[in-house]
Amino acid sequence: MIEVNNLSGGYHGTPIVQQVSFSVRQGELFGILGPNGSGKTTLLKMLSGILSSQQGSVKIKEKSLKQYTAKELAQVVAVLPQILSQEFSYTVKETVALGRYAHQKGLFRTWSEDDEAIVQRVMAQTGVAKFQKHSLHELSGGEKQRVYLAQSLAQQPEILLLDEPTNHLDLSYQKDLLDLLKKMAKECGLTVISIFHDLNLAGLYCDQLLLLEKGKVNKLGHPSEILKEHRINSVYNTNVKKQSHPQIPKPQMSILPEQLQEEMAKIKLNEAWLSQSAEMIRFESPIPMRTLSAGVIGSGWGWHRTFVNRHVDKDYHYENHKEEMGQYLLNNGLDLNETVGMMTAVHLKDVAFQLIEKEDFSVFIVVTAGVGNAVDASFPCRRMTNNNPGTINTWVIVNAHLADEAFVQAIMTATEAKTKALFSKKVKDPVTKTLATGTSTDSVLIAASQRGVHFPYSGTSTELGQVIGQGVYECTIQALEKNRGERR
Ligand SMILES: Nc1ncnc2c1ncn2[C@@H]1O[C@H](COP(=O)(O)OP(=O)(O)OP(=O)(O)O)[C@@H](O)[C@H]1O
Repeated sequence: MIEVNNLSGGYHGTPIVQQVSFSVRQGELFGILGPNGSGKTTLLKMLSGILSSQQGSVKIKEKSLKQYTAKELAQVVAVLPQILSQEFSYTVKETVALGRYAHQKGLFRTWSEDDEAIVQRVMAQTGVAKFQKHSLHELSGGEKQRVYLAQSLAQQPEILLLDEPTNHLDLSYQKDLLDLLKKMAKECGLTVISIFHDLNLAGLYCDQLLLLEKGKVNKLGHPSEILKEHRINSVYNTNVKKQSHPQIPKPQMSILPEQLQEEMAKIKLNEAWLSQSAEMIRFESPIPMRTLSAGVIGSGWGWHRTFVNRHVDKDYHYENHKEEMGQYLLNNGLDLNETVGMMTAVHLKDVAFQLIEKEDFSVFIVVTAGVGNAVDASFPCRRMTNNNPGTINTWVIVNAHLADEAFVQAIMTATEAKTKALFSKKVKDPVTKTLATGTSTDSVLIAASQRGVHFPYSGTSTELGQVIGQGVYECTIQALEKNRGERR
């Protein structure tokens, strides 16, 4: 649809954009990224013919841009500019109707039924139909942005060029606008080329990205190739972290405020942060910790300050136990956004915990263990509803900075150590009579302060893994012995 070859251009003979080449297929959403002053708008101006090139070529539908008359070009390409502060006092509908200009024929440019239908349709699509009689002055920045989008769409272009289209839009209209563009690209074959400052939106919606650096192409490709931590940090001269979107396989970048980095001074794990009653064991950290857990509340990845292991009666049964647990925590003055909550029928006096302090990191392990519902994971068989409640709840709280791999390996290491403890205590699956590997309701929490020394891994060959393995093993043995009355 568009082919750009070795394009250079700028102002007053000075090249701003230099030797840029790329091609965009029909129906593609193509994003242009780059820091302020990197030449994005200059490139867009050259694509729309507002600024002539100094070198290279732009071909639109296999015809050189230079061979198009202004009217021919307007029938193919529409431009949504950045909003200007001054507008004429047109009404919304009049402004949108200007988009039909390139398609009107004859000396008197009569307004046809088709023109009216198209204008009404695009006003409805962009959510501005309700303002159609209002003067443009009366609208907010975001509303004006949508009116100009409607004007561009009224032009019924094959190619739409946009300079930061989400600039004035609130979150919901950003999504609506990009959803609409994506839909038009997919269903009507509209080709969209847009400048983005928001890397995450660009990553979510674009098929291809062009990253400009000082007027030149730094990289052209799929969003996952462009949105790499090291690349963005080097081109934008900043410090962003990349993580995956929680629901779809798309990269997301987060900025890290300088002040917060300074505030993230080291902390010292303290046993006094653990409190205990017959009803709950509670660990309260003065800072939010990054967590990965299978808690009833706060499961998966998160940042949490309070960890609760709540004692429930062995007959505890609620249809919606998450809701009941949430209500219980709220009644105890806890914030559900900051809390990981687990349950156990084990008496909480039988808890075992251990603080292990090493030179540059520390680990606090807390275990409650009941094995009435012990299970041999290698032995599949039908199990009746559990009449012998148990559960081994294991918390591993690390004062260090863990990579994602280290979180996952900490779960593996803790699980292996727990299983070894069950073997040592010869705990058996009451159904299969074979050695048990865990119970049917075990839960685990890995928490890390994300301060101080960085651990990329925590498998059993690492110092951290060895501390976790030994600590979980010893605490599980101790908790089991207490639970069986073998120890006080
Ligand atoms: N009309 C102009 N005359 C002279 N120089 C200009 C003109 N417009 C832009 N420039 C210069 O060209 C360079 C690139 O500007 P451009 O607007 O293309 O950058 P951009 O990547 O779109 O930046 P931003 O993210 O800030 O919008 C800048 O150094 C700018 O000062």
